[in-house]
Amino acid sequence: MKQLQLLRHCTVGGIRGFAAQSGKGSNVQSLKIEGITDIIAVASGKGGVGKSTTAVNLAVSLANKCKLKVGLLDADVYGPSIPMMMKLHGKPEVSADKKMIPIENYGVKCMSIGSLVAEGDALVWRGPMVMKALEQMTRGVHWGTLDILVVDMPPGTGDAQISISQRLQLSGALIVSTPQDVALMDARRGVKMFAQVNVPILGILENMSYFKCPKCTEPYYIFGKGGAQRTADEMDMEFLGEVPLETGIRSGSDEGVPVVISDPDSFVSRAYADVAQKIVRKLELTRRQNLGPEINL
Ligand SMILES: Nc1ncnc2c1ncn2[C@@H]1O[C@H](COP(=O)(O)OP(=O)(O)OP(=O)(O)O)[C@@H](O)[C@H]1O
Repeated sequence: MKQLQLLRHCTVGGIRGFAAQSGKGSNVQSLKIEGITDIIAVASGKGGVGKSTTAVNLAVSLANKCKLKVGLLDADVYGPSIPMMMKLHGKPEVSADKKMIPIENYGVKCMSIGSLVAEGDALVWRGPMVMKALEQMTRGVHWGTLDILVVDMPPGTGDAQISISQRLQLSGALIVSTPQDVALMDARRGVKMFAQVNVPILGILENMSYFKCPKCTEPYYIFGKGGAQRTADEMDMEFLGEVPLETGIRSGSDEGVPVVISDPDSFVSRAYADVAQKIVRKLELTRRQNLGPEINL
């Protein structure tokens, strides 16, 4: 039944039953979460390129279009914005066994690392604090059974990002960039960082690729458009598509109603659904490659 649903909505086969392979051989302590098939990172080299916006719209698309069980973990220690973007109110409840219960909205179970900090307090994370918080966000949460946990990473390529990638045993990472050279340069750094910790790149998405005002017939092309496609070609990664700069995306984020919910049949919502579909397909392929050739007995 599950497979049929996936075939219908995402045109790929079932994705259950395989272990994530990244981080294999490393001696870093894993925070693998029982019951979660794949953990994927949404990352960017540069801040402000639309990483959290992508994580939200991707997670909601995976849940609603692909009919998967999806979780969203806000690990952006520098600026957790998932609670606002997903309209999550209050703190997560704590169960009798002292584990936190994710807050669910739009069919996605959400947890934000920001909920560990009192509202209004400065977000000052030092050394092992990030890892302690990550442990609470993984082992200390009743995630239940999930097909995919989408992780909104902190922007950049420092120690925190490397440790999070290793500890979570990611199945793959999606890189978000705007078309500008400065953003793409940092996106390349991101790709290299994930290669260092043996995390497969699922592809790169060009966000704010061009501008199309609601009343214009022709889009306004932003200087450098297509840069992510060229970067993908040069670095031998999949180009996942382009999402234009649209006021509906920004207002949806601010109001806590992702555009894939408020306007599910719009051009941008279809673009996010397409990315979700590509991600599911890529995870399936990665898994098959990791399994090696089939043995017929
Ligand atoms: N395609 C888009 N069209 C219009 N606005 C967008 C688009 N993508 C993102 N934005 C807006 O840009 C701002 C930054 O986006 P977002 O918070 O997702 O970036 P980010 O990369 O996660 O930032 P950081 O990690 O540095 O906090 C937000 O106000 C968001 O609504």
